[in-house]
Amino acid sequence: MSFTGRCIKSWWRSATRIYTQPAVTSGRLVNVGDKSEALFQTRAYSNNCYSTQHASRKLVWNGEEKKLVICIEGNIASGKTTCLEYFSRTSNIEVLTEPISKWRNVRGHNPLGLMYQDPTRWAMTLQTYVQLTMLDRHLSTTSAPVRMMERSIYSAKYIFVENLYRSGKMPEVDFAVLSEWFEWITQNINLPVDLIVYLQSSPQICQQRMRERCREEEKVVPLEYLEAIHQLYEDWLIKKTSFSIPAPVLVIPADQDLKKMLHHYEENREKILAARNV
Ligand SMILES: Nc1ncnc2c1ncn2[C@@H]1O[C@H](COP(=O)(O)OP(=O)(O)O)[C@@H](O)[C@H]1O
Ligand SMILES: Nc1ccn([C@H]2C[C@H](O)[C@@H](COP(=O)(O)O)O2)c(=O)n1
Repeated sequence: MSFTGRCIKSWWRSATRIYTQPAVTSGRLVNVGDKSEALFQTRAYSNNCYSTQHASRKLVWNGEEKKLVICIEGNIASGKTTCLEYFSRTSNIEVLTEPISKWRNVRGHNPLGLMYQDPTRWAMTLQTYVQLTMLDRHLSTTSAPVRMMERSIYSAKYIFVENLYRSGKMPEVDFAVLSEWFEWITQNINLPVDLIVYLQSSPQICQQRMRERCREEEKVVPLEYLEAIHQLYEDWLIKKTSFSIPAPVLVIPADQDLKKMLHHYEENREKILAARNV
């Protein structure tokens, strides 16, 4: 169901519950009574999509039960979709792939293609839309107790936006605006992740697989781009020297052939599904 659809559906339920939720004593704090809180209350009244956790001052999705959220991370063509496809055959696991069809077609426009053609002009356009659609993925409701997502709002910012900015392809003002959006979202909306599964692959293997997959927009992607993305992932999830990591990390080497990879997934199934014990 779409974001808007869910908002409408939860209207009555939210309207009656919104100020009866018990206070929660955990979570990150922001200033009580600041502008953000005022905005929350206004939003709660006007949309009835969110309610406020009083102590944490974060927006939480109303009525959602606690689910296990696992994000599959890795370079372009490292095998994330294939991994998700494998786990989608397990009952109780719902998989959410990246909304790439949206990135390739928003009302008849192709921001992914435009970005690869002229990043300085279009990177901001694509990454703004990626941020919105990933937020929608994080907030989507599922019936299954385990949700596996392809990437996250975190890697969109820490890997892709960061790479575009560092490589001089994104103007500083675009980076600043996207960073402000990202910080507001992550400081004010509860986006829990329980486990990150990092498919660690060499850029050369990714290039090979990307060429075989033959996605039209990616024909212009050089090896150096995949190397830069790889380095950012390694700094973030292996060396842990760049940005905060929202969950424990399980690393699965991903250069091997498909048969061996499926075997690795099976070997790690227990660890993945007991995400909190990793
Ligand atoms: N272990 C593997 N060995 C060889 N080819 C693979 C392997 N895993 C995936 N592929 C192929 O590589 C391409 C990219 O895989 P995909 O799962 O779409 O990657 P991602 O979702 O990370 O971009 C696809 O054509 C897929 O069939
Ligand atoms: N924040 C992002 C996320 C993805 N992309 C690009 C990279 C690929 O060309 C494509 C999808 O990635 P894949 O799932 O195949 O690894 O989208 C981006 O530019 N920015």
